Amino acid sequence: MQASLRIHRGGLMTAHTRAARPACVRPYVLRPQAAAGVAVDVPPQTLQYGKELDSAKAAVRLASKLCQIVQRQLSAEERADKKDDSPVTVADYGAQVLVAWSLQRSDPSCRLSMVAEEDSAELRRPAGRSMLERITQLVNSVLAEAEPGLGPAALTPEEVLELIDLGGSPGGPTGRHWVLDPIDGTRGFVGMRQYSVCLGMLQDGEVVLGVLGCPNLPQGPVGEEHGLAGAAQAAAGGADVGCLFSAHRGHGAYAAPLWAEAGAESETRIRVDDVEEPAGARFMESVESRHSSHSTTAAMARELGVVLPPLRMDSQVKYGLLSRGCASIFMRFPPPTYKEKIWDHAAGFVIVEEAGGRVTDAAGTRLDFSAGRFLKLDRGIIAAPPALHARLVAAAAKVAAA
Ligand SMILES: Nc1ncnc2c1ncn2[C@@H]1O[C@H](COP(=O)(O)O)[C@@H](O)[C@H]1OP(=O)(O)O
Ligand SMILES: [Mg+2]
Ligand SMILES: [Mg+2]
Ligand SMILES: [Mg+2]
Repeated sequence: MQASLRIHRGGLMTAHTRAARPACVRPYVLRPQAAAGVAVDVPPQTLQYGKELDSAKAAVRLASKLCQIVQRQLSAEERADKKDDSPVTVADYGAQVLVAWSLQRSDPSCRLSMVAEEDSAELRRPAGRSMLERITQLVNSVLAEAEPGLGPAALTPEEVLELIDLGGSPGGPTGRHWVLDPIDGTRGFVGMRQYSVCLGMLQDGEVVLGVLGCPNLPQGPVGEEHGLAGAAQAAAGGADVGCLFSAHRGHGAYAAPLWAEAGAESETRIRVDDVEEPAGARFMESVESRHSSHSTTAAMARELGVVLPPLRMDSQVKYGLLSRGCASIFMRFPPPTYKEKIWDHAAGFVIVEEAGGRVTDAAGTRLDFSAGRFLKLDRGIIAAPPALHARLVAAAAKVAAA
């Protein structure tokens, strides 16, 4: 226990005195190891950010475990409403703590720069004390299971607060910044539907790594029932539920079982379904119409000639499904006053691009993650394989002009 605390504190203290992080130039070899009888489609290759990718996957797996435990025992007092009326649960905070802890431990010599959704303000108030204690207990129980050497009380409540606040980086166009949404789709999480743990890495303004942990997502075909009753389907689905999507810029996108032992997972290379004809395309959108206008996407579908009904899913699982060809289009049209955050798209963006798709705003401009914590967007987001994407951007212009 003490050793882990010293590493953590040492890492934080050293970091305050260090200048910009040196670029990582260590070559690293990805070693896919097939589970018995499972073919893998990943050639050994040298990855510039291979060590960081492994750390990101381990962090997302750890956080996903905490989320799964909490969703199974979710109760009303473990949920608070934020000023923007979106919910936050002990799992949002706990997942942010575990990702920060895990990434910081994998590189204790530099202070982590992380752009993450949650901050500790509510938990530092007297009214937040019991929630803080519950988060600390949860985080420690997941750590004790994953790392028995740490003992039962690896982190104190004060350390939990410090780890949450590592997520307060402004991001920006230079250097390295991790980008985290500890639970994307908290409404889906609370509603026992889909959600995802989303971690990206920005290097000099470009998203170079992305990992999505999707605890309730089946590894096989996905239908509407998985969007609306994801947790129940997951509980019934056993070992075939739980997906980990990942991508390294320039090296493709991959899917793996989420709950595989580290080093034993079988990764499969994934590609978008490059359908060109709208009649064969299925589009995805939010379950929540207050997050994305269902009437705008319906108008887009009519304009383009999409005939299949939408597949409604919470969170960035939609980017994962697009990347593995389960649907061909993802559209998101939030209310005009809503400002999109980089953590809601960074991981999914690089995974879709590496799977051969395009992710832009409604005017066709590629998303830019270099401008701080927010994205500047024209109307909304359109993600699809290239041919269909071009037609969608044209349709968006017509719908806007109508
Ligand atoms: N009022 C809102 N309008 C649009 N998006 C919102 C709003 N409130 C929260 N969100 C965010 O929308 C995303 C979920 O979209 P979807 O409906 O497709 O799952 C999440 O990032 C969610 O944040 P959070 O990360 O807190 O869940
Ligand atoms: Mg939120
Ligand atoms: Mg989110
Ligand atoms: Mg969130």
